[in-house]
Amino acid sequence: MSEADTILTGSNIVKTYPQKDGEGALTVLDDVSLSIARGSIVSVIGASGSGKSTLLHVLGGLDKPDSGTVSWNDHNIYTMDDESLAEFRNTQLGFVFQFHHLLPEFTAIENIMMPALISGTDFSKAKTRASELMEQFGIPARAEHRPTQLSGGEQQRVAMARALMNNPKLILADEPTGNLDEENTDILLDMLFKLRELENVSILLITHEKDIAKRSDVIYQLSKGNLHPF
Ligand SMILES: Nc1ncnc2c1ncn2[C@@H]1O[C@H](COP(=O)(O)OP(=O)(O)OP(=O)(O)O)[C@@H](O)[C@H]1O
Repeated sequence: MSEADTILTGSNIVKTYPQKDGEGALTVLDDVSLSIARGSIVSVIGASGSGKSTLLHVLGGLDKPDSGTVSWNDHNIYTMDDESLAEFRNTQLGFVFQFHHLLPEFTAIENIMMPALISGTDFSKAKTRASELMEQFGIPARAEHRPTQLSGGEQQRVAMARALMNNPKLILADEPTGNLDEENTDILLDMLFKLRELENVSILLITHEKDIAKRSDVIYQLSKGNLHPF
């Protein structure tokens, strides 16, 4: 794969955590390398505790690796200062987690608009984009509801719309349906997988369910600190 076809590359990533009992460090990622092709949907599967979330955090600029690099368009993101890295995450990436992390004191549409307002987008422009996303996700009637007034499925759709607010190039989704029933899981996954066409994004999906991963272009398995094609 040439650099031009690659949106994000993790190379030789090592990540350890100190252990409480002082018995040395726990090596969670042990020389992991992974490239995400532009426009592709990549899944990472693995058992609980295998390091999937850790990998997503490292690739998404949320947690610096002990060694190795994460390159975005050929630029190591961890050479940026904290402010530039935060701006990079807010404008180029969209995160969806298992729990929605919506702000309870704001309405659904305000939550969706938040990333745009943080990056200085004009209010009315942000509102128009947020309304379009709510339409796209089938929840236009929920705009003025607060998160507690929404169902679990609706909350995740709002979280997904928020992730798309700034037209990110890459969505990083960590067990986005882990907290949903079967019906809402299907609805959310259908929406997620359609985003490649609708929003022109690449997707990195973390899941422990092989059936979900099978819908992606490439599947990797994380096991004992190593990543292998599945
Ligand atoms: N901040 C931390 N400090 C110490 N250990 C951590 C920390 N974060 C994660 N770990 C440990 O690292 C390992 C990998 O955790 P991680 O959450 O990445 O796994 P996972 O594959 O996403 O698990 P799950 O599927 O259960 O969410 C686990 O053993 C976990 O206890």
